[in-house]
Amino acid sequence: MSDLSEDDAAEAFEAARDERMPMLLLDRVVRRYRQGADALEVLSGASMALHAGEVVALVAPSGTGKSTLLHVAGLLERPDGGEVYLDGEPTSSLSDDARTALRRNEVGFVYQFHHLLPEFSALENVALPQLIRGLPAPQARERASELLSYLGLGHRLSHRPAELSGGEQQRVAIARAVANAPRLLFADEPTGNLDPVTSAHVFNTLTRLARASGLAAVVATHNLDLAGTLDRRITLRDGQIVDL
Ligand SMILES: Nc1ncnc2c1ncn2[C@@H]1O[C@H](COP(=O)(O)OP(=O)(O)OP(=O)(O)O)[C@@H](O)[C@H]1O
Repeated sequence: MSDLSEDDAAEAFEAARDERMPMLLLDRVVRRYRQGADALEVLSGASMALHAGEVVALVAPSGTGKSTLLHVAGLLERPDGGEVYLDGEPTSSLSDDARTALRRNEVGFVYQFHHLLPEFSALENVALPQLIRGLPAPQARERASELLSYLGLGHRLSHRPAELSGGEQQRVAIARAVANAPRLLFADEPTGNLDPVTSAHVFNTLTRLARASGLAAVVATHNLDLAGTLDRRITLRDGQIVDL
């Protein structure tokens, strides 16, 4: 007879189940945009699984739906069909408020343009999402300082966005995206505005941070060399996700 009690066995079963369960699962997701009488179907049954710790490149031609996919996966947009599961839980039936709370706590976004607040310093920009979440100011500032130092910006804490280079601005935006310790990170052409050398530096910084944090990330990029450094590459073909 086993020494395992029923409770232990149930716990072990749950742990094993969680280990296999993707953090994010897209199941036959459909997304259409309506334009007058016409409907443009951008995602037509897109499916993918993303596990904790995976950093995936999304490489696809312009206009094929990369941003749309990241917005649906990141709970910014609702799909018109299919389901987005987070930790095995369906998200489509959640209220807008519940989705916003989930997104604020679990998801970080980085865009091609940094979208930093111009009147705030680098430190304040990174502290802000934590303050909004209710963290006391000294702790928020301390984490912001640690993150920025980790990203090589310890000497730029009090600079405003206009006083930073393009690569520095993007690194601040990356720090801000992970300030609340999200479990999912979506980056939409995060190096699209940068020169090749800065681009590689920012991209590598982003992936190093993602790996160190153990979060799962999808990075949309047109740069095949940079995409080649990630764990996996996916693309969009006829509205579906396929491995590259
Ligand atoms: N809000 C919208 N209303 C109508 N059509 C839209 C909307 N958003 C996107 N589209 C269309 O959906 C298609 C996919 O757009 P999306 O921005 O997802 O592509 P993308 O692959 O990210 O492109 P890029 O690489 O140029 O940024 C495009 O044809 C676009 O014109």
